Amino acid sequence: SPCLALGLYELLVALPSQLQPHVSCPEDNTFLREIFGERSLHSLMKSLLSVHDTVARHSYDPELPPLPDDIDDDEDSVKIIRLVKNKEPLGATIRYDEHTGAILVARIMKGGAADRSGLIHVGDELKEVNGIPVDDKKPEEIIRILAQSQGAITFKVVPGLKEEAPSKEPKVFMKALFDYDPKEDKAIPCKEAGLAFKKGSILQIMSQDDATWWQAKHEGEFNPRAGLIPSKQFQERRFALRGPTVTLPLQRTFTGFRKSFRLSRRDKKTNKSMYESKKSEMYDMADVPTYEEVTLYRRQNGAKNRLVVLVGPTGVGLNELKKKLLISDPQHFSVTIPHTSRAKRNQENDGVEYHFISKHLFETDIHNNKFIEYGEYKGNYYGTSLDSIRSVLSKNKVCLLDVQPHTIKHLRTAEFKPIVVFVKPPSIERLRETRQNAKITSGKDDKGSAKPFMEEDFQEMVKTAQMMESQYGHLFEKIIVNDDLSVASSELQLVLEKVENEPHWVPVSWTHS
Ligand SMILES: Nc1ncnc2c1ncn2[C@@H]1O[C@H](COP(=O)(O)OP(=O)(O)OP(=O)(O)O)[C@@H](O)[C@H]1O
Repeated sequence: SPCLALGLYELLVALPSQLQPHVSCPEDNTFLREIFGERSLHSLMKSLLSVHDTVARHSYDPELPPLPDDIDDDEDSVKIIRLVKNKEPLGATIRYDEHTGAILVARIMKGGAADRSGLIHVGDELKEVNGIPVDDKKPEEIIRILAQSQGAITFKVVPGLKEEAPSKEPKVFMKALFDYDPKEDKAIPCKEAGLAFKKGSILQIMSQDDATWWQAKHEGEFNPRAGLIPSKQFQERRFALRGPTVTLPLQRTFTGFRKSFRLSRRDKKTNKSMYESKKSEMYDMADVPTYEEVTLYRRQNGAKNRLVVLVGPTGVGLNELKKKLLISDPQHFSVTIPHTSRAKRNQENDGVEYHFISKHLFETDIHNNKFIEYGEYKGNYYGTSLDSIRSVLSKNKVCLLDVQPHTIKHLRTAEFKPIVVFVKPPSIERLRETRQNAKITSGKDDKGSAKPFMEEDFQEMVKTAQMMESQYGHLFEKIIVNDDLSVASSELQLVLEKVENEPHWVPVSWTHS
């Protein structure tokens, strides 16, 4: 306390006279006298103690000047604010309001001096700066006054009506589509200010004022200070410079239709895929995975179900998982009925196993983009139409669809709002153990070609899964490892229940129709 400090000082001053003559050695006595009598020690002590007092009295806080006595009644909402400005800019912008002629605070930079003070808000009307009225000044002149001021600046403001103005700014959330570690980033101006995140993280974007470095924080995390992240444009540019990381041979391993087409995938002799997707599987460089603006979406009762898209390497067990769901609740889950141009067999019914259509009509439908996927096998077309998905959804059922991963982007529309689940194989060791009785099964159209998995099938499955994940991983909402089938199946069921009942982050474009 100040009193204590004063007391200490007095004690020090009095010390030399207190030294007792009976101190045995006279030299020591003289020495101590000199030390305590030293003027510089006194002044040092005095200033030290005065600093102590200042701190104790909190007198380093900005002090409000006394309010003028001549305030009108209608001026009682005026606020006098004193900020101490050093070299750092104030972190606020002003604008001239054309209607009222007022000078208003237009923007407060996140974490800047004005923001940290908590005293100035967007929408406040600026009346005076350092006692100079601003009503007759242009914003440029005011900025000049501010730039020239150092130390304490006094503002007279009329607080804006909407005190909560900043929170009224639309909140922007982005889903990160890549992993980011500022420590590894050579370009970031300050690594300590960076914000690390993982693919799939939801980030609240606090500022996009800078074209290169945005300010963001993790959604739902209480942390008032935003961190720097690369802006979308900057990340896209960097990604483009890095060049395509995707190797084309990978595409071959993706080919072949899944059994939703009731086709086998491999030629027994050559072990090559027998069908090539007709849609381009080229990696689309426009889809650089950076950020995607998202918003919380909760399916309303009675609204259409979201499309469930399953992807995974062939043989991983998509069919098996679909079957389990269909059996568990046939009223709730359903699958699409594919189209084919092949002739109907006796025991088949149109619209049950397939929609049977002519080759000509099939080609017309291809031309009109009616198929989300299609292919040719032994001179016949097979395909899944968009309408077959719509038909399931219109019955208020959950549509389970397995597609090749390059198809996902065509399904990501407000209409389907797909939830994309990647089914991943377990380790090779676990594949060997769990798939001992499994067969690379084939459909009715390719009679009796089921064969046990070979070591190379496992290897290819694992390799393909890795490539799918690295190329399309940013589109997967959920990854399920199909080790034990019933575990994987209940996990999938749980995910789908959550999608139906809980809010999820979806692209903003899906929510405004
Ligand atoms: N978790 C599992 N444990 C053991 N066997 C499994 C498991 N999952 C699937 N299988 C078996 O593996 C084989 C292939 O499964 P399934 O036909 O479901 O794969 P798929 O992903 O649909 O393949 P396709 O590419 O043919 O569509 C089947 O014999 C199936 O019973």
